[in-house]
Amino acid sequence: MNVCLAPCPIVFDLDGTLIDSAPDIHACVNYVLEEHGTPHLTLEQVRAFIGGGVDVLWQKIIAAQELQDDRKPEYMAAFMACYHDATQLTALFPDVIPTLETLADRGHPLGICTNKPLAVTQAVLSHFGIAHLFGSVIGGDSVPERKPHPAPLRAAIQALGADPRNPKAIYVGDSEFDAACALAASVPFLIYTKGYRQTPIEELPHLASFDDFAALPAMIETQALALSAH
Ligand SMILES: O=C(O)COP(=O)(O)O
Ligand SMILES: [Mg+2]
Repeated sequence: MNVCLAPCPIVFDLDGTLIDSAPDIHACVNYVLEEHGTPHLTLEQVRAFIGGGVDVLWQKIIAAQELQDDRKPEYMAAFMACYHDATQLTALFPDVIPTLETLADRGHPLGICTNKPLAVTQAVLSHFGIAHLFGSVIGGDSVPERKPHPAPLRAAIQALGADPRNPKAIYVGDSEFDAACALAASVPFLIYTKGYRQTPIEELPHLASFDDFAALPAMIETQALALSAH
């Protein structure tokens, strides 16, 4: 039987991994563009810009729409006024809640490491009633660095009571930012294939991939067993 011998800290990315938040981000982006008399972006365009946090999102929008770079703080402030509690169009990916509950019941400490601002992250976790499942939540403004820098992931692991330099933790994410962050932090990385990744999966460093959250607990136990054997 696949039983994890020791509790293994498991840290999750948020946008494109646990939640499909692109429709809310898209709506807030277009609200700001409309206010500034600029053409809208499609959902697909905005989805492709998610992963690096709000600052990177607006860098990409400004480049795509040929907007004035020096107005970025203004765009971002207007965006945050819409985005700070945006949950209406956001959905959990299928089977996320039972999977998180299974992992928590098995004793794995769970954390979040996202580039989404912390206040928005907390609003989303409360909205879906899953905040209590996470022992650590690191947002895009919780530490000075953002993914792909390893510092936020290390902070999330450390806040779960584990040694941040101990690779006996697992990171679960969806994007180029997550894969590079996990690699830099020397943390094994599992990638969800239905998120916002733009790069072919075989080009991203990862231990294993999954397209169904129902399959994740068994995959985690296998990886956690392998980790605890080292
Ligand atoms: O807000 C973003 O751009 C990315 O958020 P994520 O790190 O949860 O994918
Ligand atoms: Mg993501």
